[in-house]
Amino acid sequence: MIEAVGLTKRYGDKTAVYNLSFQVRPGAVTGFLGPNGSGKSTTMRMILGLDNPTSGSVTIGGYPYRKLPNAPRQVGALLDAKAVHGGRTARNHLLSLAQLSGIPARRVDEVLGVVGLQDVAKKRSKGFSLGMGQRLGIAAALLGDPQVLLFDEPVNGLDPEGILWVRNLMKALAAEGRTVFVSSHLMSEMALTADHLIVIGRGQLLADMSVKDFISANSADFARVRTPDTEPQLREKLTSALTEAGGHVLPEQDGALRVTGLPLPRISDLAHEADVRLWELSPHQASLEEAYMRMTQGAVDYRSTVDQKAGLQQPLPPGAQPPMPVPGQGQPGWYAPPPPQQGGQPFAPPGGPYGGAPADGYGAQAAGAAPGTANPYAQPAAPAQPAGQAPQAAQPAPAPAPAEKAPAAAPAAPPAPAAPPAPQQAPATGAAPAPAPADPTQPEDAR
Ligand SMILES: Nc1ncnc2c1ncn2[C@@H]1O[C@H](COP(=O)(O)OP(=O)(O)OP(=O)(O)O)[C@@H](O)[C@H]1O
Repeated sequence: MIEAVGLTKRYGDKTAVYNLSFQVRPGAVTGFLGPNGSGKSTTMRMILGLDNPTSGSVTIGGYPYRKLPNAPRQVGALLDAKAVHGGRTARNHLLSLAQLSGIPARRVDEVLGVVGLQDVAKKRSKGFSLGMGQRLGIAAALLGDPQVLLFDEPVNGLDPEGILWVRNLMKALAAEGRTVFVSSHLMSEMALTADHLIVIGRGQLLADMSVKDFISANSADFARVRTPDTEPQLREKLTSALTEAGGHVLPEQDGALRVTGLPLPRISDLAHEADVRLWELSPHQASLEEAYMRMTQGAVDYRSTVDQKAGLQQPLPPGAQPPMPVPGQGQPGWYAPPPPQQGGQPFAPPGGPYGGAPADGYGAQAAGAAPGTANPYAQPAAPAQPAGQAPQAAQPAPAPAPAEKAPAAAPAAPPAPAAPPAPQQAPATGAAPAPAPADPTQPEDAR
């Protein structure tokens, strides 16, 4: 079990993690969610003894990582897939890690088979695609056959087949009774992978609950209502009637209306009373991704000036204060569910125009495992990369070994943001947010 108590990390006047307390239990996949810069990697580095907490503590099986007996056999981690000596072959990279930790060489071939890299085991990792690099990092994490595993964004750069493989791998590892702690930006992915969720925003705990509880606590019902496209005045008329009756109405991109706060029969009656014909009246539930976005929207450090989330938020009544996040419960659900974007995809998934996942063509396969070794995580072999096709863009090769095996070589942290904290509320127009007053989601000392 991993246990954090009052974990706080400050870099100068920047508070990266503030007073985090949580437990990550064995036998389950625990998703660690938060927007960019929310403190996930910092927390993982503290768990692995790569950073010292400013205050508070974190232990694995009751010990701080650095005091853990035979740590590489007990804890495996993927923090930064690029932390590989690019001049080394995949096999030699793993072999050097194995030798440092007294792990037999045959285990290297086992894990190469588990992650599906056996065919490129003798290739230098600097020619690896992002997805291949992720697989190599996962292989390194599995080397010591550890009971506790930490993965920082393990699906980064993986194609859909690779994502499915990682999902099944995490579940299989947890089913064996291991502690599996996985960070991600993607609620949708975590909903499919994790049993339990820890959500942070600006270094603070927003939620610590089972996926099931998260769904029931955060999924909001809404109705989609559509009036005849040919008569826009009916849409206006219905909007007024629904608003007067206490409903909250948001336009959807296809011309329909998203209504919250009124049951479907009432919407139907109001439309009838207003003499408005309906082409659609259907019940819906906001997706988990939407719930997560609502929970963390006040804690986003980096926001596009054309923000998809702008317009998702109801304006506060005059004089009202934005709600404080309640540790363990998340931010009160005071926002209306956001309207989906075109094509029914509320928020761009990876592989979309801004997050394309390269098809790396490397599937894990049991065939590569050493004789006599069962390979519970392997997936059927994926089609090989076409002959003659150059590997994906080479990775830079900064560090000589994965950070989890060499605490002295902590992966470089992203630079501290220069911008002021994002405001709690984005303007409905989608314009760039104006500088905000003191942010209540920030720790007192970080405002
Ligand atoms: N070494 C450091 N020096 C100064 N600031 C740091 C350092 N490491 C992290 N930070 C800052 O601490 C905050 C948390 O960063 P961290 O990398 O832990 O977030 P994250 O949730 O992992 O983000 P991402 O999802 O983008 O990787 C950020 O504002 C970051 O800029």
